[in-house]
Amino acid sequence: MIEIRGLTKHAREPSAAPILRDVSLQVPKGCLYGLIGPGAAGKSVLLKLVVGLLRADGGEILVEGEDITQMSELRLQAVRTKFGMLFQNNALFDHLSVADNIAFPLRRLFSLSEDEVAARVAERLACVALPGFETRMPSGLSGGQKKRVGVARATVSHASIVLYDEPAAGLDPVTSQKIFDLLRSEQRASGATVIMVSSDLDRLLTVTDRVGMLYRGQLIFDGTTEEARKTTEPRVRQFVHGLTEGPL
Ligand SMILES: Nc1ncnc2c1ncn2[C@@H]1O[C@H](COP(=O)(O)OP(=O)(O)OP(=O)(O)O)[C@@H](O)[C@H]1O
Repeated sequence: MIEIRGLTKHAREPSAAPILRDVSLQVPKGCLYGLIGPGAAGKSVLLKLVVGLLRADGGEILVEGEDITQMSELRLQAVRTKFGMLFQNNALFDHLSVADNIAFPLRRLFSLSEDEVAARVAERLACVALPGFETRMPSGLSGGQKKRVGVARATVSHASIVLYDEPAAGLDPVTSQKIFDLLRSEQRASGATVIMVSSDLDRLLTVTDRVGMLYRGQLIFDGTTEEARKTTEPRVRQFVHGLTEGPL
C-alpha cells in the first residue's frame, strides 16, 4: 500500500508554479494504478518522489506504513529493496550485458550466490520471452527487446512495489500491447502494487484497476478505470477519450 498525503514539490525557480501541489492518493496493495496527465503535469516527478530519488517539499509518502519523506539516505536504501522501477528511456547500462543489466538490482541489494543470480536472470528472461539473451549487449537489441529487458530488471528482485514510467513509449502498437499484457500478467503473478505512467491511454486503461490524473501538478481525478471512462469532469473526460474539443 502506498499512501500519499498533501505531497508538494516546488520548482527550481521560486517564481514558477509548484510541480506538485497538495497531491493525496492511495494505491491499495496489489493494485495496478495508472497515472495519467498531459506533458509536464508532474507524473515522472511523483514516481521519483515515491522511490526517494527526489525529496518532497511538503506532505507524506507512506510506503507500507513508513513515511519515506523523513528517512535518512541509509534507511531509504533499505526501503528501496521493496521497489522495482522501469525508468523512461529504458536506462539500461550500455556497457553491461543483458544478464548484468538484469542482475544489477539483485547484486546491489541482496547477497546471493552467482549461481542464484544466474538462475533468477534466466527465469526472468524466459518470462519476458527472451530466453538465452544473457550475453547480448543492449546496443544490439530492438526497442521492444530493450523494454522487455527493462521489465525483467524491474521485476527480478520480486519487489512488492513496481513503478513503470512510459513502459511502451516509441513502440509499434502490437509490441506495445504485448508489453502491457506482460506487465499485467507479471503483476497478477506477483501480487505487486504497481504505479504505471503512460501516455498510451487506450492500452493503459485495458490493464489498470485504478486511475489518477495529474493536471498542472494537481490531482484532478482518482477513481476506478470504469469511473475514469464514465467521468463527466470535463478535463478528465477530454483526456481519457482523446477529444480535440474541450478545456485542455
Ligand atoms: N529533477 C527535477 N527537479 C526539478 N524540476 C523537475 C525535475 N524533473 C522534472 N522537473 C520539472 O517538473 C515538471 C514536471 O515534469 P515531469 O517530468 O514530472 O512531467 P510528466 O508529467 O512526467 O511529463 P511528460 O509526460 O512530458 O514526461 C516539469 O516542468 C519539469 O521541468
